[in-house]
Amino acid sequence: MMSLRVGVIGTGAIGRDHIRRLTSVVAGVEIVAVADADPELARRVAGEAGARVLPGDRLIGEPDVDAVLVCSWGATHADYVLAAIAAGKPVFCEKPLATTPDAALAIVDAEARRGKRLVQVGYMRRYDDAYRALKRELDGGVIGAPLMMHCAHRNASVPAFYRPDDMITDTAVHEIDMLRWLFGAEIVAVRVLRPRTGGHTGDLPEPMLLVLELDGGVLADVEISVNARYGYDIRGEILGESGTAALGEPGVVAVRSAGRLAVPIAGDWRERFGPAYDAELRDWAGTVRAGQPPGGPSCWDGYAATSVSAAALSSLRTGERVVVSLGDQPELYRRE
Ligand SMILES: NC(=O)c1ccc[n+]([C@@H]2O[C@H](COP(=O)([O-])OP(=O)(O)OC[C@H]3O[C@@H](n4cnc5c(N)ncnc54)[C@H](O)[C@@H]3O)[C@@H](O)[C@H]2O)c1
Ligand SMILES: O[C@H]1[C@H](O)[C@@H](O)[C@H](O)[C@@H](O)[C@H]1O
Repeated sequence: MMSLRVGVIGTGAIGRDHIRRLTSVVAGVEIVAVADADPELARRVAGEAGARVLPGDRLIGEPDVDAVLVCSWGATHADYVLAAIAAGKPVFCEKPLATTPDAALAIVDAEARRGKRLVQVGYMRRYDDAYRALKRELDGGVIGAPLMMHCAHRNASVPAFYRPDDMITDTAVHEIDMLRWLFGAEIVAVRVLRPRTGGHTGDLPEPMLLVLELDGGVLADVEISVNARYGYDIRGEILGESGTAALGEPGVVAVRSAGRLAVPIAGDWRERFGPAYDAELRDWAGTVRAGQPPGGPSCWDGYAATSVSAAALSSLRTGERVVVSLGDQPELYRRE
């Protein structure tokens, strides 16, 4: 079978990591073109990948680009994804799908009008072994019907350009997607709370606590801290009617020695979720090469996550509980 020829838009941290993954981990993919707002960076990455540099909008229309990866900044995703749908090309879009519900809904409408799923969104936790094991435990029923989930999402640090809203649109958005997937239910309301300010975190409103209400009555709380310093720490524990199930860490060994229990902590998202990114892109490339619809998060999932983010942003400003309403789900996305 011929290799899948991919064009990559955005050659920053995750763009370069995905290019490495698509060329050295996933079989049958070739990077033929790259684009970045920073031309010097694009040239360097293109040189390393043996690809050519093009402006992002042109790259999508090139006849030898079979599929597109969008890894630029969040606010720029929607236009590229719409252009890919208009060109009839499969597109993997890093999270978030869009930064406003209207922009995300325009993508849902465009794809639904085309009548064919072309978009997969990069919510990679659905491919993580530890989250999958947690979901199996929950679905297996041993802990009984779920009541609550406690989550924490702690980054060791974030880049200098990171803004207060990013704590929701760029960080908490992972838990928002994960909760919908884990419990198979929409999030219907959200409230954002903040403790006293510790004075240790600069301009960012951290830590932050999101309280999310799921359709069916499960409650989830999510702590977001983005300068935890000690490491990249992702936690989750479900309380059910007859027990609890806690998220583990894939590949982690606990060492007991000299009177101490030592467990390594990941440094960043690359380390914690490396195998999950590998699995999501292997799955995506496999479905695209086979001419099948993508099996991962759809643009309806991307729209739902962006809508909950928008409600959380509004709650961050007012302190009020904000209701989320998604409207009707097009036939194309209905769960079986
Ligand atoms: N799934 C994950 O866990 C994960 C991890 C990291 C990043 N991300 C997502 O990937 C995206 C990129 O994040 P990053 O950490 O690589 O950021 P980054 O700043 O390292 O890279 C982004 C790149 O996009 C380029 N860019 C900006 N606007 C552009 C445009 N209009 N056209 C082309 N290029 C443009 C920038 O010049 C930069 O090189 C974000 O949406 C982020 O949320 C997801
Ligand atoms: O873009 C990154 C990435 O999505 C990570 O998975 C998340 O932990 C960070 O908070 C976010 O800034």
